[in-house]
Amino acid sequence: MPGKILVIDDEKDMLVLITRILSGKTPHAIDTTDDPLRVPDLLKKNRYDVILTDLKMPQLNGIEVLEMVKEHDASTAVIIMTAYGTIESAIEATRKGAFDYITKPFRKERILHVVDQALKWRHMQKENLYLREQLEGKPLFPALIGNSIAMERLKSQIDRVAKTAATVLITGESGTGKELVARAIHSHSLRKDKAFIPIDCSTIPESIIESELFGHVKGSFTGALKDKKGLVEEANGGTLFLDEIGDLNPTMQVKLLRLLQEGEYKVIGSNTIRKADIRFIAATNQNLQERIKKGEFREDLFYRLNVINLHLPSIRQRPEDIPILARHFLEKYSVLYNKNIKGLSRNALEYLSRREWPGNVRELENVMERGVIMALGDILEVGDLSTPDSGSSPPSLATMPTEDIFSLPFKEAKDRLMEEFQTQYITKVLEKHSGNVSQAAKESGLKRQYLHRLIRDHKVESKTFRKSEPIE
Ligand SMILES: Nc1ncnc2c1ncn2[C@@H]1O[C@H](COP(=O)(O)OP(=O)(O)OP(=O)(O)O)[C@@H](O)[C@H]1O
Repeated sequence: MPGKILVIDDEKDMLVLITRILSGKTPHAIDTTDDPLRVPDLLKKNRYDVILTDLKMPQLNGIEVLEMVKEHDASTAVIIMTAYGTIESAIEATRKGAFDYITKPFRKERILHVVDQALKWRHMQKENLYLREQLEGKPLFPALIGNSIAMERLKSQIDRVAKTAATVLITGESGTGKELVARAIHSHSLRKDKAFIPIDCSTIPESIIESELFGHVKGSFTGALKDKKGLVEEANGGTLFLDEIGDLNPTMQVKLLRLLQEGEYKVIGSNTIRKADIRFIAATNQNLQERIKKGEFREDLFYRLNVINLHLPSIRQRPEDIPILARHFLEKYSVLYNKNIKGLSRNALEYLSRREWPGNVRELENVMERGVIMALGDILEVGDLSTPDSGSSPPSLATMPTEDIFSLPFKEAKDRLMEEFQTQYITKVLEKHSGNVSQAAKESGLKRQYLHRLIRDHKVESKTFRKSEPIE
């Protein structure tokens, strides 16, 4: 069973010897260090399955290393290496949670056996943790907020897809979380300890995208002043996320196809064929089938990318997630901006649920961020959230597309404008008077009963504008 292993010993010869023994048949990923003080940093950057540590080292002893590791991740197996003279301490270490100990000088078979056992134990720990998390209902993908049926289905798809090596095409409207999902797939895959490299094909100019992806050698074109490593090389062993894949130019489509099919590519200015071991995830908000029909996107590339398709629902398709998303962003930005905001008022929540979200979660996040910045009290109110161009109110007369209006029959155009005007007028005046119909009627010079009728006819909820108690 292959694993990620760290060997710590202040004697460099010992590190070489153990690495050689462990690099036999099983392809472990092995890190070594002769300085135990580097352990905290290494633990931050890597997830080790097994750590072999010497017991007696000048900077830090093996028991201290053990405690550090266990505090970081209790399911990492720690094996203590010790000379006969200190065997008592090694036994003590196993009481403190070490997996086992090995006495020096050791036989090759003994090391291989203990490491193998430790990896199996670690594997079981991970499986148990996974099952426990599922049983306890702990979210599998904590970064992906939403518990609507659509989101739950998506999370279960991600979970199944993550463990495979298959190429994934993520589709969905802008701001639905495509990059977030790509990251979730990577972080639940076997490549999670390797790099996740995103590249946005729509923002990188055509002239440099090849060099960005594949790199170049010095002097291969004007301006290539030194060798440049490409993102493909950086992603080797890990995941490459190709965002807005529909914008990739035809020449690059061919080169990408070769990389996908054969795992091969060439650095600009070099004739050597290089190999890459990469998991590909692509995303688009375009209809690629349409682009194929127009001859703008290669069909063979589409089929290579679309091995598994994950389609992300828009907010329209999961409005029940709006409250949980809003609360999530409220907490996030309250912490970020050092504000003590306890929750949203009922009106604010109604407002968020009522308005349209063409920019999906990204737009909701922006509105909440702005709201947190603007809020004066400890409860977020409607007034903190609405922006002049937010979709909450009907389009203003000034911004209505005139061609549309003038292409309608006169009466219909007049009715439409009248309808827009009345809804907008009522909304504004009620907003100004916090939903108090008598005061709003007085200011607008209308009879209270008439204003009531207009409110009913135009389906404006006057109570939405009332200052109310927080709901959380
Ligand atoms: N389900 C979600 N839970 C929490 N945050 C989310 C969710 N979906 C999206 N977001 C947030 O919304 C923002 C936009 O998400 P992301 O960039 O992944 O969208 P996208 O679909 O890739 O957008 P685009 O197509 O415009 O590139 C990010 O800040 C992301 O963290």
